[in-house]
Amino acid sequence: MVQRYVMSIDQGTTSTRCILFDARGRLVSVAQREHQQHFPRPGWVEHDATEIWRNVGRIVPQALADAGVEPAQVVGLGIANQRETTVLWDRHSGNPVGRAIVWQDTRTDAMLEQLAREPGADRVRRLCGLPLATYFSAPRVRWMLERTPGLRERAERGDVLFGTVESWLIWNLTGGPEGGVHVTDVTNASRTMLMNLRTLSWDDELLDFFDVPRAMLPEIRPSTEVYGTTSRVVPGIRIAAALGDQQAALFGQTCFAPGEAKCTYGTGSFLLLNTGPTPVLSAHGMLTTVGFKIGDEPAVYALEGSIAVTGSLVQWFRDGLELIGSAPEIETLARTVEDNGGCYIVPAFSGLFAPHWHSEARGVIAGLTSYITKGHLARAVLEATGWQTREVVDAMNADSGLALSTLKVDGGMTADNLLMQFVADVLDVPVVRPMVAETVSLGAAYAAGLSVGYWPDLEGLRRNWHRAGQWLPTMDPARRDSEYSHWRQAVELTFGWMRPGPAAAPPGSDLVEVVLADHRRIEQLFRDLRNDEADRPALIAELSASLVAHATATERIIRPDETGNGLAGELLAVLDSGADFEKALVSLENSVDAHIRAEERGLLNELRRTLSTSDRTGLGRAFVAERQRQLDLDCGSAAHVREQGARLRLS
Ligand SMILES: Nc1ncnc2c1ncn2[C@@H]1O[C@H](COP(=O)(O)OP(=O)(O)O)[C@@H](O)[C@H]1O
Ligand SMILES: O=P(O)(O)OC[C@H](O)CO
Repeated sequence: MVQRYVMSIDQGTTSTRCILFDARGRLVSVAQREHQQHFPRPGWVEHDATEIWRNVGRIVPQALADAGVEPAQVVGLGIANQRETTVLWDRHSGNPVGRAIVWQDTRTDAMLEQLAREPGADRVRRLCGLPLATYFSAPRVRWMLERTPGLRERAERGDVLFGTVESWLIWNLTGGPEGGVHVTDVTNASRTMLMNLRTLSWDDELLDFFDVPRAMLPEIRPSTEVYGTTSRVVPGIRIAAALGDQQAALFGQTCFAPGEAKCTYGTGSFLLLNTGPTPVLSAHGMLTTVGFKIGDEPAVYALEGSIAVTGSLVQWFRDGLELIGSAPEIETLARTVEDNGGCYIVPAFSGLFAPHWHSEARGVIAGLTSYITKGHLARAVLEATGWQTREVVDAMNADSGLALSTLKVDGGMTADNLLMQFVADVLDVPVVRPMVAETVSLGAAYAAGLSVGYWPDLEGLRRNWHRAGQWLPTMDPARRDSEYSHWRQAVELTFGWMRPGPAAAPPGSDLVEVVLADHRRIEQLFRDLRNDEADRPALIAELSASLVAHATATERIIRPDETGNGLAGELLAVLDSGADFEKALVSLENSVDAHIRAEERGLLNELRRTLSTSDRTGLGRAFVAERQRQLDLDCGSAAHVREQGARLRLS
């Protein structure tokens, strides 16, 4: 009998892989090619979409030839791809418009700051599940349309097309200018900021907000479906699935049920938790995203903690600092010392992603003394990945109300035993790795195989999952806590670097002045609310957001152990605004007033006395950044206040 295989293409940030799998999910052949990373300016990261397409043209025939497999033996192709990376191309020539702008690129930072102040900004996250951040595609499309003369008109006519990389590849594989199919799958579409998470279609309000013409967008389709048949590279293969690479890894790790999670350690690292058929909005900096959608079945959603820089920090250590010759050498070098020697590296190269979402942050090496050697730096590089995972897991646990009990891992960095042990240690849970480390490719193959009936159901796929490695926590809890608190201190140093004190910090970044300005604004809001002609709902929304953002920033930046008066109950009574609204408002105002007076007499005088000017400036920036982060998270909504409950304190 003729053997049949499934093919996957994993188009990643650094390379593209084509893998053939057999019916038991075993790897039959692999072909891979790296593509060039372009860094034309600080914070800018670009790829040449034509180079990526050319690489696909080489690795697909090579994977077939290496395995001695004919195209007719391939039942289907599944594509997984780096997400959010934005390609614009001419429908008639097939040529890309400039280079693709990569997910790590921060050039849209200033534009986003501007957009955050525009009407409708507060609705974006509820519609698409994502915060306004440089990470996603829509701001990049707008950036390109604004900066290339005549491009908007061509896009409006449908002469210029937009796609993330899977769209670009599917369009090319199915004929390009000669009848190429212009589609995307729901998981990739959920990373653009243009798709409504609930309807799974392009959303007019979001298109308006980002000023992106509908004519340039691909059609949104399920993750498993035959989109078309290849007519180029190797003709005659059905393209049967597409998924963003992190969703593909979720699928490859067989996290099919709610509550199942995985973390993929590559260029960046991405923790995804399956939350089932309803989107869950995060109150702790996680993204809400589509996990997968099998044919006509309802979509399965996920919460995601995205970390921008993990493996790429190792690459920087290798290529930028030239302290090692290859990535695995980082482990050898790190083992030359006992510990980090007091040194921490926070790699905010693209700002900080989850759970912080500080686009303006930039990296730091903290705790340097003359004792530090390159061995300590190597440890700090690996530990940065561990601590960033810990921050994301803490946030995920807080969102889901459950404590993660094991972490399934995959990706290139899981080859590093020292790192995997450190991750188990700082999370205090076992870390397990499956037999097939190429989980992204496997997930894409699983989806394609399901789509064409090569595999009958999810249960069969589950049986293919076998554990190959496990790391159990051994770290002393007291050490874990003290190291974590040093890490968090180092993280705070990165905040506000590119934007010292956003506009909301008059008259400077001094912590005391920032807090006082907040108090005056809050008092003014109460006064405005007494005016009969005021726009009450808008003022209440601003008051609630200001109070919660201020209270949370106070707790996180100034007084972590504070036990003060609960704010949530009184605030909720105002937000619910029933018949007793006036009474509730007076009661809230009295409490807030008492807090303000006490704080200005006590805490603020103490801060003036005890902190140096530079400490006050540093903390002031951190306070403003944390407050902004809370505002971006829609912290004043009744749902958030209810969820925070007793944790929300005023003094
Ligand atoms: N032994 C190792 N220790 C630490 N990092 C490693 C090791 N091997 C590879 N890496 C890192 O893992 C990344 C590659 O993983 P991979 O899963 O192929 O990434 P991607 O899919 O994002 O291209 C690189 O950034 C590399 O620096
Ligand atoms: O290509 P990777 O593995 O670095 O993954 C990139 C992510 O999809 C970015 O969101």
